[in-house]
Amino acid sequence: MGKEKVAIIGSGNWGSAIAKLAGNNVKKHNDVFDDSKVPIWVFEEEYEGRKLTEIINTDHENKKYLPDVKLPENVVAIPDLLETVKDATALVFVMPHQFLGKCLDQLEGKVNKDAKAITLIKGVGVDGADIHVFADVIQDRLGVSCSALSGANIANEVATDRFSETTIGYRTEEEGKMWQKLFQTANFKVQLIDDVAGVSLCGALKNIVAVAAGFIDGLEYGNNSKAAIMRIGLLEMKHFCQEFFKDVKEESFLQESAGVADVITSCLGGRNTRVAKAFVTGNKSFDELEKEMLNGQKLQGIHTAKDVHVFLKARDRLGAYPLFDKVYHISWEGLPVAKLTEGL
Ligand SMILES: NC(=O)c1ccc[n+]([C@@H]2O[C@H](COP(=O)([O-])OP(=O)(O)OC[C@H]3O[C@@H](n4cnc5c(N)ncnc54)[C@H](O)[C@@H]3O)[C@@H](O)[C@H]2O)c1
Ligand SMILES: O=P(O)(O)OC[C@H](O)CO
Repeated sequence: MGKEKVAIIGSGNWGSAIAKLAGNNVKKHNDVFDDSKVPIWVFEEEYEGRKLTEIINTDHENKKYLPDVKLPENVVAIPDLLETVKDATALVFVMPHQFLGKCLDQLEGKVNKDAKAITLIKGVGVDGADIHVFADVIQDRLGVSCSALSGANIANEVATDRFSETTIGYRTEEEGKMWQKLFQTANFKVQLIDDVAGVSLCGALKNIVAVAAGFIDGLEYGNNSKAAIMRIGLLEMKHFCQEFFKDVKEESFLQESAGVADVITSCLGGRNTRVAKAFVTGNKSFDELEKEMLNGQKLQGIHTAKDVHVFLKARDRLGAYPLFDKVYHISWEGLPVAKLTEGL
């Protein structure tokens, strides 16, 4: 069997951080991976008067989305999606979930049939009473086996080599080990578990909890309240998974980075929490705050709250998830934020 050719699809804050790890690891494991080039798809835009692809390929830094972090020189930015995945056998999906659908429209029927994929995207696909994790969506649309990676992973901390852990929910153990080689470093520990759905759902649902934690910060309710929100949020996450995805493993919530640890890190310092706090204190819409505070990076939590609301409403189960429901109503329907804890 030939060496795996990696392609990274997405080049935001997390996409760029993961490109750094992958670019270095293909050299370290060049018995497994082709180390000559790691193509990364860049949604082309101008930044400080230059094309972002040109900046990345010349300065070896994504100055817009991950400034001050050098990328290995084998990470090559490409503006054309199909050119990025040409010949690739190991596809890494890492873009804000809002853009996955359009990307799959372009890729359908165009990727190597022997390829494997992994998604690092945090979100869920909802269509009325149907819900799907993105690993299944990618697998079904592209006809390739797709695993999922998620964990307590603030991108800037991982990119600057501060000790972190993550979880891969694998499709097959062999694939899990291959992905582990691509991402693990001395300071980025990758655990493996046979639970694609559990890992994916933890990553998606914790973003709703992180928005609630930001509301608590904005209200200045203090640490007891925030801890309570994390606890209630984790229980709603677990309850949701066990109600709608029968095979998820309890370890994914309680023992893996993807579960409890990601709830903690996101609620302490993630973008969703920071922007939700500003929503309470700043009297501005989430759209305005995203633009002002995140320099092109994208919020996921309020959109996942809406997706989950649509799904739970269609299933007539809103009452069983009061925290998720409150986050939706505060974010999208003008419910006063002080109502967050009422009835929890
Ligand atoms: N940033 C983190 O700390 C972090 C950590 C773990 C997981 N994640 C997850 O990884 C995923 C990707 O997050 P990120 O931080 O890399 O992205 P990001 O929030 O930095 O988003 C910006 C990216 O979106 C792209 N983009 C903007 N408009 C677009 C369009 N119309 N079509 C396609 N792409 C467009 C930009 O080019 C840029 O690459 C998300 O699901 C996120 O929840 C993020
Ligand atoms: O900054 P957030 O809120 O998008 O969270 C980032 C990561 O998902 C934390 O693990």
